[in-house]
Amino acid sequence: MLNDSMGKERKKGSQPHSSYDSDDEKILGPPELSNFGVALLSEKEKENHVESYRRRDALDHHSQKLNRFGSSNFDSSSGSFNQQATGQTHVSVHSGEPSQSTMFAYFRSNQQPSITTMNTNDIHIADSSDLEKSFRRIKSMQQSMREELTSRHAERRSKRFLKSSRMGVLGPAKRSASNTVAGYSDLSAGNLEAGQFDTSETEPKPNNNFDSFAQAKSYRKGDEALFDREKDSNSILVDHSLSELGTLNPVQYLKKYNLPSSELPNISRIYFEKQREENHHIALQKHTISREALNSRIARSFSCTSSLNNPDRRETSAPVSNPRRKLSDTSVSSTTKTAFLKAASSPLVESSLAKSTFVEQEKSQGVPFDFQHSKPEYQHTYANQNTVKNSYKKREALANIDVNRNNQDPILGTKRFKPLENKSIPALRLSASFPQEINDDAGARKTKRVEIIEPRKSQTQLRRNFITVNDIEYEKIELLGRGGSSKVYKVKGSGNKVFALKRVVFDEFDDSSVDGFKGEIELLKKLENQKRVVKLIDYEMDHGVLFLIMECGDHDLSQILNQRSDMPLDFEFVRYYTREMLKCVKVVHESGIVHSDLKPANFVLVKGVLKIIDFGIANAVPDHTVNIYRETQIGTPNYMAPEALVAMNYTQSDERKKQQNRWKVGKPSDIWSCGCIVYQMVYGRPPYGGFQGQNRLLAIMNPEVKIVFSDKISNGQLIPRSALDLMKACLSRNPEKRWTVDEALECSFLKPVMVTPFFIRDLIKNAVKYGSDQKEVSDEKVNELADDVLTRLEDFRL
Ligand SMILES: Nc1ncnc2c1ncn2[C@@H]1O[C@H](COP(=O)(O)OP(=O)(O)OP(=O)(O)O)[C@@H](O)[C@H]1O
Repeated sequence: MLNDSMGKERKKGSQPHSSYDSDDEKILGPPELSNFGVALLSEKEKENHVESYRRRDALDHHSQKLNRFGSSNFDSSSGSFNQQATGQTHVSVHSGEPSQSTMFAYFRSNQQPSITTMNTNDIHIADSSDLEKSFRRIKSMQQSMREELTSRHAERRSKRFLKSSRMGVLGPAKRSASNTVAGYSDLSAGNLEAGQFDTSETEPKPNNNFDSFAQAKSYRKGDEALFDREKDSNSILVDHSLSELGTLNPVQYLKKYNLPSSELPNISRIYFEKQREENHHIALQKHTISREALNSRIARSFSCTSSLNNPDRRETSAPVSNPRRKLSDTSVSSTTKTAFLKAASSPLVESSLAKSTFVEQEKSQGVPFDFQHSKPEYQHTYANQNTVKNSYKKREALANIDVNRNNQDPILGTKRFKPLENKSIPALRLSASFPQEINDDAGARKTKRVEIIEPRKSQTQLRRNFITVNDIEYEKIELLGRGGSSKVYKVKGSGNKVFALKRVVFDEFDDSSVDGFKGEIELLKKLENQKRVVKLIDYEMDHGVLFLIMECGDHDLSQILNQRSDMPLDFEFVRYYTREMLKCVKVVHESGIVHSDLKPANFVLVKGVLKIIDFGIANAVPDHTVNIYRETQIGTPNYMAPEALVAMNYTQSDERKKQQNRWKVGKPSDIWSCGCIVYQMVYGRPPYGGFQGQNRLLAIMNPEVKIVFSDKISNGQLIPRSALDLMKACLSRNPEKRWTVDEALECSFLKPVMVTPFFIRDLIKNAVKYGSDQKEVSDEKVNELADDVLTRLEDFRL
């Protein structure tokens, strides 16, 4: 009954010891002495219970069976038994069976009740001198055991790195080293309190010891014979190989073999040594198995390495909530164990093993000092934190594993790892060939290679990139620009020389267009030796498409102006490009050609030299004429001169009616266009750029709409008078009053005079001296002197 009640009590307790018992607790805990055995180790008990043992001895003689209950009241403080249940005293009696006593005792120190069940048949009481001796030896043994337990428990905790999931089920460790020692001390003091042997506290297996009694019946014959022999000879030799001592505690052993109690210390010492060895062995086994379990997880993780790189999935890979496999010796099948051992010896997981060992060590070092003494819930929290921390470290170890190692792993070798990059395996090749199996250098296994196959270009696609002009092939590089009816490409010709290829598509049956492009070609050919005109290399007309191969420029002036649009105005820049532009126009005009469509986009920089392109609407001007008349109005309105926009009406005869809509263009028209470009460089937009659409054309044609020449720009920067003069002279409405290209090039803005302070001082001194000698200086004389000075300035080359 009592056993049953205790069993129920245990079931009610929070610590299920049987099936869910922690391996840690079972394997690494203190030796499994019965409560009574523990009590025997008590120093205090030695003092307090000598007499009681004697009495119990007497009682034990009457005990015949294990499960018979005896009733006796035992006063632990006085060492006496009361046969009556007093209730008020320190002892209470439960049942009347003499063979087994349940003692309710009170610690003298704290008066907490403790309950234990003992079988009085287990006790053999020797005489007092023997007991005195025994207890002294036990005392010394107890001291050494405390020290040993302390160190062992510290070691045990340091190695318990995989306990987190188990803790979720079992809660924190039940016995810390200090508690264990203290528990033994308390128990050994004979303070067998009610509740102290509750299964949730201290020693977990009082009943197991009773089970041991049952098991003791199966002791080996040889051991029995040995002890019989020794008993007979009254010379008890303790055999260190006592096999039953593991299942029987020392007292049980004494009882079973009717040994004198004086042998209790010897047997206890052997018992503890045996326990220690066993525990050590089991702990080693457990550690190995834990590592193997980790290795198996590593092996599994290879199949889902992608999850390692996903921080969100990191935690899911640790099966914290899953019931853990019991890592006892029997829980791992021999097959699995062999597999684990093989995996552990695999070079593939070597590095991770080393890392995991390091993690263990690190963790043990990282456990705060108070961990072992802290409250269970804190231990639990700490363990969980460490689990997370360790899971990261393990993944780090996994991440560092070289999955491309060429070793054929006995366990993992069957898994296919996609090779990323391997010294022994050539890197991925870009190839147009079909995928094929390639033997790696080691020749150990064939690996399917992933090959990137470039899509084959069709002949048409390939041909599109090449243009043949007069049997010379040019490869397109990039599009440079577009015109009204053309596209201009940067192309690569023979010898990798770069050219500009202008491709013009026109209506074959539009004679005027054909004639127009023929005219452009002729003009370009005429100007082919001019440095300021883009050079025509070759040309071909083929099926209504005209190809012009020209020297290639880098940027046109339009792109350059756009690039500088948000930069401060720099008159040196304006001066330089105005001069460059006029030099191009000078070449064209000197060749008797009117361009008619000058605009920034028609000037390109070829290796730093500005050149003029596109003579599409240019016309050769007979030497004796100033203007030519066009029948079509082509040009860019922003830069077109007013006279080019005003139609000349001939109404004199029908013959001349055909010539009604004709526009007068000449060299001054190109100067107007140049004036517009300079105006744009200074003010940011052409003179009539503020007008939109048709209004712009009307404004240009309307003499009442005057061009505004502000002497400063929007940011207040003053515009040099010489620049203003140039612009005004080029943008005169009257073509006859406009400067020629030569006059423009000779203007003060484009030919500034540079002087030094020294020169000015000298000039003034000379002028005063000259004036003091002369009674009167005429204007002619002043001009003559000025010209002389300017001439000398050029000689000075300031
Ligand atoms: N030889 C060249 N080097 C560099 N770029 C060029 C060359 N020829 C033309 N370009 C670029 O191509 C663009 C268009 O040139 P193109 O002279 O054909 O224009 P367009 O005068 O508008 O054409 P179209 O007169 O046929 O209407 C130019 O603005 C220029 O940027």
